[in-house]
Amino acid sequence: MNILEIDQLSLSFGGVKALEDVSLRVPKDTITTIIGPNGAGKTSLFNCISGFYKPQQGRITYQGKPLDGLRPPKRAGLGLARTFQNIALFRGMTVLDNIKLGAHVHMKTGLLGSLVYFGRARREEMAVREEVERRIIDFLEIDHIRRQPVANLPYGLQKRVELARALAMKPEVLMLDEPVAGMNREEKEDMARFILDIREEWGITILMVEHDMGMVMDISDHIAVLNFGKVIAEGDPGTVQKNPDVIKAYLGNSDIESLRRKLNPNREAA
Ligand SMILES: Nc1ncnc2c1ncn2[C@@H]1O[C@H](COP(=O)(O)OP(=O)(O)OP(=O)(O)O)[C@@H](O)[C@H]1O
Repeated sequence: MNILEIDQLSLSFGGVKALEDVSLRVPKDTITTIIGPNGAGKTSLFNCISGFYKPQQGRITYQGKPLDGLRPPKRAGLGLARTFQNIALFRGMTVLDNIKLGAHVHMKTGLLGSLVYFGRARREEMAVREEVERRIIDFLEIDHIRRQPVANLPYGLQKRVELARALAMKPEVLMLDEPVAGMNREEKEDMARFILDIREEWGITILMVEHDMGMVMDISDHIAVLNFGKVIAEGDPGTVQKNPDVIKAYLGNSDIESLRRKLNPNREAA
């Protein structure tokens, strides 16, 4: 079953076609990754799915229902959580407070809501939230830094806090925009393990944009390749890395040997 379906999506900025007739399936319980050279349209596609960009054409269906017209917070509330290419945390706030903000998408808001929603039900909800936050903090091994301001943390830990906040949104689909960009090898390995565990232990479908081919080929079940706003290949890692169109798309900014290594991490290890 596909938890997310994108059909014939097109998005232009003036004369620039960021996405052209893009169709993509995200099967439930998979790690699906979108790859492609710089400027291929990956972030634009993410922005259309999370509702920040409005495509001129096409349809996005989530759990069998169209997302048309829904604003980003509404989509997040339905279970589409997201992290960003550049860390988007409140740097002056503590780790715990940043994580608590993630749960906010599910809070009842507004005066009327607050008036009718109090007492036992609210206390019960708070207890559930605290339990979820505790579980996330334990899982991501960030208990020791939970009272620290985010700004003081090394980059790899900040990325982990961003992941924690997205998990606090209780997502069905977790969208990760370049989760290991700028990380050292150890941080990347930790993040790859967390992503695999989120799929396995938490039953959350992962949709990821990532440039690190080693990690992409290692952990993805399904890969879609974008180039100049179009999907040029789709399939499992083995199929995609042999596809001549994919090799050609990456040739623009690589020599053939480093390209082969990029697309085939096992060969690099050998
Ligand atoms: N807000 C915007 N206004 C104008 N043009 C945009 C905007 N967002 C994206 N574009 C253009 O759309 C195209 C696709 O950009 P996008 O950022 O989606 O690519 P990408 O694959 O995510 O690239 P990268 O790997 O470098 O992050 C590019 O030509 C980009 O300049």
